[in-house]
Amino acid sequence: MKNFCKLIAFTRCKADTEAFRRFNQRSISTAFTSLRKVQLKEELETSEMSQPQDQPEIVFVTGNKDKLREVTQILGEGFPFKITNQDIDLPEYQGEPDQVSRLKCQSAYEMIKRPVIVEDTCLCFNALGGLPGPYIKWFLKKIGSEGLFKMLQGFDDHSAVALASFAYCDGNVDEIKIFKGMTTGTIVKPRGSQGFGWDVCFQPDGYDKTYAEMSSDDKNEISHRKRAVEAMRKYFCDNVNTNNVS
Ligand SMILES: O=c1nc[nH]c2c1ncn2[C@H]1C[C@H](O)[C@@H](COP(=O)(O)OP(=O)(O)OP(=O)(O)O)O1
Ligand SMILES: [Mg+2]
Repeated sequence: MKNFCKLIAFTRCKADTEAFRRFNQRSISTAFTSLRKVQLKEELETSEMSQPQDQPEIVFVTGNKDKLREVTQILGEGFPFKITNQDIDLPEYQGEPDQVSRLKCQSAYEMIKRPVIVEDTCLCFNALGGLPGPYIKWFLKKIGSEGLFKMLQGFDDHSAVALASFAYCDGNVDEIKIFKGMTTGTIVKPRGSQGFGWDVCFQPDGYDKTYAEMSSDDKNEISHRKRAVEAMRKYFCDNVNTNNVS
């Protein structure tokens, strides 16, 4: 049986080689074009996050693949809209978390002109009156998770709040809806290898593991993002007539 399979594979390979030899330059380029079309179709299908096709669509605008992965995992099947993704690096605004999410959503809507959601994540240190908060991205980029831990060494209070704020715009930029989720915790010396961003130095209250020492399922059970997504799910399930969107 094994030899028979080998023979079939060899014959197919040989046949392919013969067929390939017969290609002239034009057939090769046609073959590449078809291949690219198939690839583009596959990319589109993956970006549609394999949800049913007949649902109205909301575009999640984020340039962060890890956020997208977590939101997809948390949403699972029970959401009345098809969520697609546009990978756009939106401006990083200044201000209070709600204001930052609102501005980000407005700018996403202006680019896409279709119903959109965005999410902004803050990591707020209580000893620093809530900073870095929405500026955590730059702190992380410049000093890393070890630096975040060291920043609090001069303080007794190492407590922090992880905050996710989703903002949804259905077309009316004066009526952007915000959905928030928070998880309280402590900033610790980096530990763990799962997750992303500052997961290594955030240990949620009631756990002896950092986010980065948890499986993604465990993080998704208790995370700031999970709580915000659940608030958003509740709003869409309770209030929105799916015929009005898209
Ligand atoms: O669950 C998380 N666990 C650890 N780190 C996290 C998490 N969620 C966001 N992060 C990081 C990514 C970025 O360094 C900063 C938030 O900045 P933020 O502007 O919201 O995200 P981003 O610019 O990466 O993506 P986006 O295109 O959606 O704005 O915290
Ligand atoms: Mg950002």
